[in-house]
Amino acid sequence: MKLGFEDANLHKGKILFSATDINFTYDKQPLWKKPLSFEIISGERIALKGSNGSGKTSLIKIILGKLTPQTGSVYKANKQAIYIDQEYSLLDDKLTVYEQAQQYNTGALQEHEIKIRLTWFLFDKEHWNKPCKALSGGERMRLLLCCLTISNTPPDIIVLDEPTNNLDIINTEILTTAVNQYKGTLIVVSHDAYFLEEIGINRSIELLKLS
Ligand SMILES: Nc1ncnc2c1ncn2[C@@H]1O[C@H](COP(=O)(O)OP(=O)(O)OP(=O)(O)O)[C@@H](O)[C@H]1O
Repeated sequence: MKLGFEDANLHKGKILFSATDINFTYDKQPLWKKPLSFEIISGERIALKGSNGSGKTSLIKIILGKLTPQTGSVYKANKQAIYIDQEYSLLDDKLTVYEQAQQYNTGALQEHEIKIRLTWFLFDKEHWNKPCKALSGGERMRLLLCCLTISNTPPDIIVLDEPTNNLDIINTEILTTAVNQYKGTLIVVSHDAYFLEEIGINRSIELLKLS
């Protein structure tokens, strides 16, 4: 299957994010045993690892600029990042499948070209008028990936949070193929070791909670 991420604007080797001795505090209790220091370089494929409650989601929010650590310092390049949770909640449930795809049509593709892309992601014409809220977990994943490939400005960073949790084998394979065609920076939280291997993760950031 051709999934076709545009990648013309994606650069390799630039510092997208750096953290120096950061820790995050909820209710006066720091999250991590040791302050974290790391860099994210464009083009890297990174796994965030740690037990439940070790602060993976909190660290993602720090990387996305939605939380500021109370200690240490961060640098964040002005790049577009998208966060894909396991419910694929970036989709707008009020829209139909076709309308949702059109929302990402930043390169003025014609209607038939959008429909061809939808077909690549296994949405034939019976699906085009279906509301997003009626889609299954696997269909939601496919539609969101389709939307990202329709956009002519793919994000510099994609953050995937437990992406395979609600997917069957076929949909996991489609996700794997799409992720492997994406040349930008990837940050993944997943307990699925096989998926992490298949998408070529080359580095892990391990989180160790204080208590
Ligand atoms: N808004 C909040 N207020 C207080 N404590 C919070 C808040 N958000 C998260 N926490 C706590 O901070 C810790 C880390 O939470 P976080 O969701 O970042 O971890 P996680 O590694 O993503 O967890 P999981 O693997 O279970 O999804 C947890 O103990 C959680 O209860």
